[in-house]
Amino acid sequence: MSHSETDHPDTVVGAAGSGAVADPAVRAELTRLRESIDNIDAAVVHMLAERFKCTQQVGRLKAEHRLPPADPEREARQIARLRNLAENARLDPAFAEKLLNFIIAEVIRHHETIAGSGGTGE
Ligand SMILES: O=C(O)C(=O)C[C@]1(C(=O)O)C=C[C@@H](O)C=C1
Repeated sequence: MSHSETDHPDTVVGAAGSGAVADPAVRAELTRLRESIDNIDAAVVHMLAERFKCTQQVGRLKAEHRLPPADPEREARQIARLRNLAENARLDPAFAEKLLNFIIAEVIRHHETIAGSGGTGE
């Protein structure tokens, strides 16, 4: 796709639906909010990276001791806890549950890979 003048963020023409914001105060507010969103997204990435470092160690431990990759009882406790935290934080508990399940599914996939490689994770 080629870049025309109407694609430029400062362009006034065709603001609706183009992503362009004409009002400087609105643009400043949008930029301020987006900077916070970028910081939060960075924090999420760093927190997830730390979480996966922990779960990789759990995966090695489980593989070494011939434990199953998944622990549904632990997951049920985590989901109940996270739904409660979400409610208190005014976050949709169903979304919190979906997110946790998404992450755990990836962790279990990693655990299976580690177990399949002889428990070393190498
Ligand atoms: O706690 C464990 O046993 C893990 O393997 C970690 C974890 C998780 O990511 O929180 C992943 C898989 C299990 O089913 C439960 C929890």
